[in-house]
Amino acid sequence: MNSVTVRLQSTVACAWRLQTTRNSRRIPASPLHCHGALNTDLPPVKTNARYYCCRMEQRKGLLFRQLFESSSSTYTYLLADSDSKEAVLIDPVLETVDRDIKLIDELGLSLKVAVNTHCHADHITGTGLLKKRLFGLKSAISKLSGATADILLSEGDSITFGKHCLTVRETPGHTDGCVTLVAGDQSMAFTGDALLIRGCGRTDFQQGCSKRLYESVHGRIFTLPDHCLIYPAHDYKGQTVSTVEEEKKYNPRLTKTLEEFVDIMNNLNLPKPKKIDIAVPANLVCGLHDI
Ligand SMILES: N[C@@H](CCC(=O)N[C@@H](CSS)C(=O)NCC(=O)O)C(=O)O
Repeated sequence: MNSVTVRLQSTVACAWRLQTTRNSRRIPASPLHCHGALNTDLPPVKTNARYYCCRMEQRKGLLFRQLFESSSSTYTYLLADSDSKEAVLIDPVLETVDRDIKLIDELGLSLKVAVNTHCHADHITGTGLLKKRLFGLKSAISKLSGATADILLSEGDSITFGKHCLTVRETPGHTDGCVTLVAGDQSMAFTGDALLIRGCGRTDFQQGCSKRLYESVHGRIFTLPDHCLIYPAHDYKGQTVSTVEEEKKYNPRLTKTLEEFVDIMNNLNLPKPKKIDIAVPANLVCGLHDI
């Protein structure tokens, strides 16, 4: 099969993927592009449509920053389209709002959406304060979280920024409203507290359920491509990123059977997060409670 044939097949595959997402909600209204046009400057593509889209996306420019808040060991992720400058911030933390706004300003970005992967129990989200300081910013969280926000997300929704997008996969178990945000080309997944690197979110408070968490991770995250990068909401050991393949092989909890997993989760005996009693009520109202 020659390279032109492969490229045409890839383009058809991209067009098909666009059709399948046509009926799902896209937020905001800007169109989701899958870079269907052929670019004859590219070297021959030897892989499938998904790799083709990924390569095109990288070349078209996705700005990406992993940011850390040390008191809660939380990762905040900034993603932006380098051409349009539209940006999305995932899991901002109250304590690091100044840092995040400075970076957004320095990079000349326009922050469209601040999205929380769930109603966090260990820190107060920065979303509410960011909304007060950045005109036009919209907050987003899962509808199933029970929290208030401008955008209530459901399975299959897409958050678009320029030509890029994040698609919502509901991954309950740590809480009812946990979602994983998957990049349009499935090269990256922001798993919140559902899947941590060599770990997972605890299931002993809020609406925690270890069986649901196991099913979410196996059914909605481990079904992503092996090369998909895993970016969690926390890490307590200095790790920054993993892949689906690595977690399927080496995650000490999720490589076990469901029964073994439930037993592990029932015996974690972790102390309660120190801020849980202020963080949960605050995060149910976008972090604006009492500030
Ligand atoms: N010590 C921290 C809380 C640590 C903690 O419980 N982390 C959660 C995610 S934040 S609710 C978790 O699920 N951990 C899983 C694990 O195996 O560690 C604090 O006091 O805030």
